[in-house]
Amino acid sequence: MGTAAQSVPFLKGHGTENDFVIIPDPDGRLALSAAEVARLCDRRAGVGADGVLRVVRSAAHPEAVELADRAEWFMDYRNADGSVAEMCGNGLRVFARYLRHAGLAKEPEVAVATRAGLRRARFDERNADSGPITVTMGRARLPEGAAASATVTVGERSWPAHHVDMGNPHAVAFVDDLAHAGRLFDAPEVSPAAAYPHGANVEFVVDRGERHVALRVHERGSGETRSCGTGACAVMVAAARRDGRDPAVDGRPVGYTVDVPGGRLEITEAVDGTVTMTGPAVIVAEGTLAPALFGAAG
Ligand SMILES: N[C@@H](CCC[C@H](N)C(=O)O)C(=O)O
Repeated sequence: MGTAAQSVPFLKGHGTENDFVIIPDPDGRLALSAAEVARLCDRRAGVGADGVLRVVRSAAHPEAVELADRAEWFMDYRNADGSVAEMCGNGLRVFARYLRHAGLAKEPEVAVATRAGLRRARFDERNADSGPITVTMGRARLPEGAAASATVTVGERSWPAHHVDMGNPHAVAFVDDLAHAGRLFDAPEVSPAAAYPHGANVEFVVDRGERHVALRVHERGSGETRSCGTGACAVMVAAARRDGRDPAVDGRPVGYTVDVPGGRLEITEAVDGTVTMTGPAVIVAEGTLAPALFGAAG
């Protein structure tokens, strides 16, 4: 955004401990470089977060202008390393919480433009300001043929993985024990790499009970996080198919509870394939970013 940067207001929020720096930029004036995003997300030299949510009017952003008549706001999501991602499920709830907090979403439901298309967030009817938020996550896409499955490897262990696309790419591996994924400092190997030309978020999943699973995740561009909303939805759909449940075939919706290291998400797939996710979203701080965080690295 340039070396002559002024002080920039920000907020910090999280959804099941997947945390974000929120930057209100209604007129789309802050073109954040990858290096600037990475500096903001640095947990020692910056604010610290798994990603950045820039809040831009859809009409002011070239990637969202087509949705401007249906969603006033565009969620410009960036991973902690500065890379751009198509979608962020926990980020979507936190984005909606910010809109509410800032008085920009007064109705029970708000539409949000994302790179994966139009999404909706519905506030809790009894506690719109701090209760759980339900978001629509679109339909899961399960690629067929060679891209349908992959192998995930960590150290000496390998697992078959299911390819689920929630607007962004996921490799879902059912494992016997979440500890088998190790410390996850490095990205798990996913092969064949050609199945994921743009990289993958990798979920490790164990069963907890009837329609109840738990996961750990290594996110593309952010490393291991305490939660991933799109990942939890990918896991829900992969678990349902594994369990022989498909709402389009069965004629009834299916719901799973997905535990993540940072909390719990409730996820449903409707007969038309639309996935919805319910979970918390919290604003924890507001402040001003120092100009030193922007421009050439210091
Ligand atoms: N934490 C997010 C997913 C963020 C994007 C992901 N790292 C990617 O690169 O696709 C979520 O809650 O969905």
